[in-house]
Amino acid sequence: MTTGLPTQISPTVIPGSKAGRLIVLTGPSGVGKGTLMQLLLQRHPQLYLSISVTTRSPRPGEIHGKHYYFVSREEFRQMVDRGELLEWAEFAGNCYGTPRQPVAEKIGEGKTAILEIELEGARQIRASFPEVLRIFILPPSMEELEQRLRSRGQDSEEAIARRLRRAQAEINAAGEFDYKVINDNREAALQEIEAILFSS
Ligand SMILES: Nc1nc2c(ncn2[C@@H]2O[C@H](COP(=O)(O)OP(=O)(O)O)[C@@H](O)[C@H]2O)c(=O)[nH]1
Ligand SMILES: Nc1ncnc2c1ncn2[C@@H]1O[C@H](COP(=O)(O)OP(=O)(O)O)[C@@H](O)[C@H]1O
Repeated sequence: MTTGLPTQISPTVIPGSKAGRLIVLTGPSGVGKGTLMQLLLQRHPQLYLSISVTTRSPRPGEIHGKHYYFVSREEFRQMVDRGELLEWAEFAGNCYGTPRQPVAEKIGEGKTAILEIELEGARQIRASFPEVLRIFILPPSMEELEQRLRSRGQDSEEAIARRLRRAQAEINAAGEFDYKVINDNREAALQEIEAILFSS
């Protein structure tokens, strides 16, 4: 597993107490991260959810520039080489990375920026930005996780298998995070996330 070189968020971007907050949300594929983030942003449009760059192909309904920036491996490599990514990692055969500039701008404006990223990226962010608040989303069970991945109906059997193989390692790392939220009931999980964001 190759991972990106962590790059500092420019210190000029985070001026003292006016700075915004950086939140990382991690959890195994299929646990419900995207679902919960969509609901959270509907309720709290002032939050900024980072749009990642990926070499993965778009799923049906996914829009370039909205869900992801879909790029070739060569374009992705060039972004890494130019230091344009705050973090990046390979996951299930594709590359994923966080564009640094938009996050730096939002935090510089005093806003809360949320990165929905996998475990290796979360570790890189923690190394370069110790103030980050990190939330891990857990499934009620591995059986439920597999059920959700299958019911989503957007991944090949091979992709599902790769994601499930990685899921246990990610779940084993949940203790590294500041908060753990079990996504059993969507509304309950959302209220836990809201409590973490708005009362911590
Ligand atoms: N490190 C890193 N991981 C990302 C980024 N964007 C998405 N991911 C993670 O990559 C994994 C795969 O994402 P995706 O292909 O959308 O599949 P899904 O999680 O099954 O919906 C998930 O764990 C995402 O959280 C990113 O910019 N950086
Ligand atoms: N609390 C929940 N209970 C049952 N199904 C859920 C729940 N949260 C999400 N799902 C479903 O699980 C599937 C995976 O959710 P998704 O948000 O795509 O996960 P992730 O972004 O973590 O990969 C989707 O079909 C979604 O509707």
